[in-house]
Amino acid sequence: MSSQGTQISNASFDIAKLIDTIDFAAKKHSFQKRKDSAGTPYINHPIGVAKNLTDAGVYDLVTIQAAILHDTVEDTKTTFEEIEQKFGREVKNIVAECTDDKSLEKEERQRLQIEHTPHISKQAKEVKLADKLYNLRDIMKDAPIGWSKKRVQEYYIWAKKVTDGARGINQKLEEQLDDIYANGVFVLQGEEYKCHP
Ligand SMILES: Nc1nc2c(ncn2[C@@H]2O[C@H](COP(=O)(O)OP(=O)(O)O)[C@@H](OP(=O)(O)OP(=O)(O)O)[C@H]2O)c(=O)[nH]1
Ligand SMILES: [Mn+2]
Repeated sequence: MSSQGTQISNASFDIAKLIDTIDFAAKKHSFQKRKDSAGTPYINHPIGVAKNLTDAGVYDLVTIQAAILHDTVEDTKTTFEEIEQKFGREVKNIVAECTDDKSLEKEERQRLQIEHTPHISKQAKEVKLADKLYNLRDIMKDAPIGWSKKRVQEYYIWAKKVTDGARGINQKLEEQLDDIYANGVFVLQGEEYKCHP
């Protein structure tokens, strides 16, 4: 086969893997919706997290696959074994680094994210930054139903503590997050508030 043929074949293989990953996540999240008033399909979130990464220059396939799968174990019946068997150990490890233990109390889960993030892999840090970026923007567009001003602002304060532990690996993601922490606003019942008081 010509060298061009080999390149096309490698690219085709990567595209097939990517589509397989999106298909898997879409099926796993198919009964879930986001917490916004529009009832957005949940899969919009993992796809958007992956897009935050490619927009920031991250094209590593394993990282993109992990971004697409990052909430499957935490929020659906998917197991780490299933992910490892289908997508390999590298993808599974990144997903595991981004998965909260939902059997713990929320405050403990939040504390552990702050504590663990500085020690996770570079790829997991990238997914974490892209995940928080997506969620922070989502709240600015349309906060989850029932969230008060205090709850939104506490989320931003906590998110900053988590993302501060993942600095130094992707300037573009950091800049977008810092802009939100400095200037972001959200609207609640017609009133505009600063995200990060
Ligand atoms: N902003 C926003 N978030 C929504 C929405 N629908 C679902 N979520 C998910 O809810 C989580 C944030 O809500 P919380 O109340 O703080 O967390 P919890 O569901 O884990 O208890 C995020 O989980 P996560 O992605 O695992 O991230 P993390 O916040 O745990 O890091 C986010 O993806 C929505 O409409 N807007
Ligand atoms: Mn997420």
